[in-house]
Amino acid sequence: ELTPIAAAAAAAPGVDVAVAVPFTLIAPAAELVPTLPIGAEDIHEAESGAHTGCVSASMVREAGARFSIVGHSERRADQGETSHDAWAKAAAGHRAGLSIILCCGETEAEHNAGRAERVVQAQIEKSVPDNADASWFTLAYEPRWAIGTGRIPTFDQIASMHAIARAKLRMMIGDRAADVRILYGGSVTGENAAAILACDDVDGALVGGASLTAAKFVPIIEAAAR
Ligand SMILES: O=C(CO)COP(=O)(O)O
Repeated sequence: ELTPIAAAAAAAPGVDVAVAVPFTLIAPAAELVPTLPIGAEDIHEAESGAHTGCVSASMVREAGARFSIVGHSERRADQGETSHDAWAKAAAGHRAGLSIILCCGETEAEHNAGRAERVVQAQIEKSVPDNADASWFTLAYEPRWAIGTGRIPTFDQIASMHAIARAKLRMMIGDRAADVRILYGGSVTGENAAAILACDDVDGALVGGASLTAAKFVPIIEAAAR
């Protein structure tokens, strides 16, 4: 599936396309499609040391990864990863020369309780160090209840949450916040991508299920190119 995705990416020069894969697929994917940035879905926060079974930023980099996702909601839910851990991983990745996609987003219960705003603000506050000289990461807003469910927030809600995330970033890192790309993630498809990408403060998409086949992913690349 990666070869047609790489071809579509090459045909969309204004769009940054990248694919994160499981650790075991990084090296073969990077070899198969050298023009398409391949990334890791996670990295460990330590550069070295006794951490049996963990994979460091320099290890994925050596395998051919150019970026890593950190703080994904599934890592938070399954591995108990915190916002603080996510930043430790982001910083380790940055030191190793990886680009970073740092995820945040509220659960369904938090959404229903009207707490989405506060939860995301707190996640950003706990992740991004105050006054960090850090516009080198990409933020992904992924409401957990929209991941893999086919349900998405309204476009107004997406724009509003992105504006809130941007404002919080501005409080943490000042004017550098304007340089941080904020991606929306959660049930992005070829059908809804154009409308989501047109929302204010949405700079891209973090695509899960619809990235698994070229037939579903290429229309999203094309929507981003338009
Ligand atoms: O978690 C996601 C991307 O990291 C989103 O997944 P879906 O696009 O399948 O909802």
